[in-house]
Amino acid sequence: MESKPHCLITMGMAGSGKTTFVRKLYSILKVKGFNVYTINLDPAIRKLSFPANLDICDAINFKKLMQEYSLGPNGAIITALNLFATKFHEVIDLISTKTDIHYILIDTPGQIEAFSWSASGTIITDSLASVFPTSMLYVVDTPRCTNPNSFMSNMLYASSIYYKTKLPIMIVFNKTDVEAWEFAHEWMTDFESFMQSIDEISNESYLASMNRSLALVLDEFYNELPAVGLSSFTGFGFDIFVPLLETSKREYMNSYLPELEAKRKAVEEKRVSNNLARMEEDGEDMAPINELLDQLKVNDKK
Ligand SMILES: Nc1nc2c(ncn2[C@@H]2O[C@H](COP(=O)(O)OP(=O)(O)OP(=O)(O)O)[C@@H](O)[C@H]2O)c(=O)[nH]1
Repeated sequence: MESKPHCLITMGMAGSGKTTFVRKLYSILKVKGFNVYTINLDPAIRKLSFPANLDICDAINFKKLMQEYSLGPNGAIITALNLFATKFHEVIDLISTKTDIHYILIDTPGQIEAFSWSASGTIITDSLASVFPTSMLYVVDTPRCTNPNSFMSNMLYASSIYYKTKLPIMIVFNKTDVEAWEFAHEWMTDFESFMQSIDEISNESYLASMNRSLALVLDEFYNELPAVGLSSFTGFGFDIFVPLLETSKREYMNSYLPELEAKRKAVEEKRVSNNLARMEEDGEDMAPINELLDQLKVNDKK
């Protein structure tokens, strides 16, 4: 697993800069001599700004899908992802045949919930994470995040993606050429500072009070998530971000993979014991099978 390509799934709110970030990361990794495989999973993208090895738009005609099935844009994105997910095992097989890839970069739709909370998003993410070391990259529009309400919405999304997928996640504060990201890091790690900022903008509103409560509950979920500030325009911060990918891959190897293997083993054991129970019920002679199982156990110990 360690030698397999590191899969990076980019997510984030609409307009946070996911596609621009993928393009920049792609070119930086290429300059560093890595082989990168890129996948676009946004069926509604008008013009792809990075070279995609695999593009959902090649498989599904988004406009035709909307017209033929009278779907709105969000419905069509979900339907396109559902259709693509049914064939995703072929994508995995295809990438698995390539032995010289270091990174798989994936761009997802702007409508974040279309991927993060849909069955197809879960199927695609789980399929990738069961074969390749996989990390989530949550891209944040830093200038928009100066508002504590937007900041909290992003933390809510990032934490829920982290706890839903259980995959390592990194928060990428993008567009730092417009707004420095240190305030956001301080809010993430210093609860009091965030509370003070809410008080400064609005003390009374219902939203402010909801965000205070959310911070109280969520603070311990997001304060330790790794975060980095960068600009997908200028390339600032990528020198810090790229080495952190190794840490993220190690987290996958040390925490996600053992859990995945334990789950696989439990499923396998359950299947074997169900099959044995069925054979016993059918009155089959179990002696040769038990003998074979004992032999396998002896070989296992060797
Ligand atoms: N100043 C600045 N603008 C950026 C940066 N990254 C992206 N943008 C701009 O932000 C806007 C949105 O960028 P996209 O890359 O299309 O964002 P996205 O998240 O992929 O968008 P959707 O997929 O439509 O949600 C564009 O106008 C970009 O030029 C950055 O680092 N700095």
